[in-house]
Amino acid sequence: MPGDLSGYRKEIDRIDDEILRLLNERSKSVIEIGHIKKAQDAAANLHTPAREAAIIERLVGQNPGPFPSEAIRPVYREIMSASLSLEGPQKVAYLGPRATFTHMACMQKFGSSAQYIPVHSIKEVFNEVERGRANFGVVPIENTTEGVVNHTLDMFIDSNLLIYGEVLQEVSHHLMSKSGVMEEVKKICSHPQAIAQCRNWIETHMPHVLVSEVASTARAAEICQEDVTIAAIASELAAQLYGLKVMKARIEDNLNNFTRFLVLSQKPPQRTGKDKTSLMLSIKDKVGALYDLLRPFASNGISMTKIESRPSRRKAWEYIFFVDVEGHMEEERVNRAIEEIKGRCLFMKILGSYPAHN
Ligand SMILES: C=C(O[C@@H]1C=C(C(=O)O)C=C[C@H]1O)C(=O)O
Repeated sequence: MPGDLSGYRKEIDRIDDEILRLLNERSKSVIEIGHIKKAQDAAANLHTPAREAAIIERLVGQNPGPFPSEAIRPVYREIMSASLSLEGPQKVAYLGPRATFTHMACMQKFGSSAQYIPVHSIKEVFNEVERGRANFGVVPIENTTEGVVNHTLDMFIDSNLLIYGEVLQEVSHHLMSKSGVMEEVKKICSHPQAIAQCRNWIETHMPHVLVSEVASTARAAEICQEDVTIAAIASELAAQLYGLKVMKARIEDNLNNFTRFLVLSQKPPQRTGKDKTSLMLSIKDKVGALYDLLRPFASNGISMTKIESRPSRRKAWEYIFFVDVEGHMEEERVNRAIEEIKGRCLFMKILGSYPAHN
């Protein structure tokens, strides 16, 4: 009945007024905390992922419903992103272009109020953060199907930046167009990698449509804006940013495709109790040297979650190892293992202790 509707809408308006009042109240406290952080260290990172994760975890844990618990994270992600922007822009450099999975990983971590700086290469992301033009940088480090991003590993050899956090982003491709009408599509555009990842779907469902490679999935989305006969294979974010309609979601052949990204910063994050530590080290070329070198982790009860090797580029057959372990470098057992290992290798660099993705 219309009467009922207006009664509930009135109630919703009243609640929204209250939510808005509370959001402003909350913002005032965020501003105060920002002042305190800046008074302690003028160049402090205001963004504190550990605190943000704790807030979300606490709320999800006590949510009585019916508001869906999965929605708490994105809602709070935006509330915290917007509040933080009151303290000045949080500048985040990432491997562009816009609307790629790196951009999506950035949004997941920093929300839409951060100031994003898309750059053309992984090296430029490091540069922006090293020169202080960005507070944070976001780069891909490994993908479940493509493996490790060697270029990112190599950058750590000469850079003094620290790992501030990690983000896991699902790589999921969608078919989209301006009108959203499948029958109108005569051509599909995308980046060669995205096309390759959706090959089976295209051959099964649209075998007679022309497939054209372009420089990026974002470029494909841009082209679609002008022509309803062109569809793009791109991210959900691309559909949003370029005003396109998703005709078919998740058309990738392998549904378990994730990319892990690293957040870079000049400063370390706070310890959380659920952290991991990344190290880089090199050893003398000797049989059994790697085993001897890594033994202190096992003997101190620390589990190693990853090891990658790269040529050192300094001397033939000399390798650099990238190692991830569970725990924080300030923990006694981690510190002890690191000290023992330090004495056994040619060189070691701690790339950072940071909150493990949850
Ligand atoms: C307010 C703070 O600063 C930032 C804003 C937060 C928020 O809006 O709750 C949480 C963590 C920080 O990223 C804080 O550190 O508590």
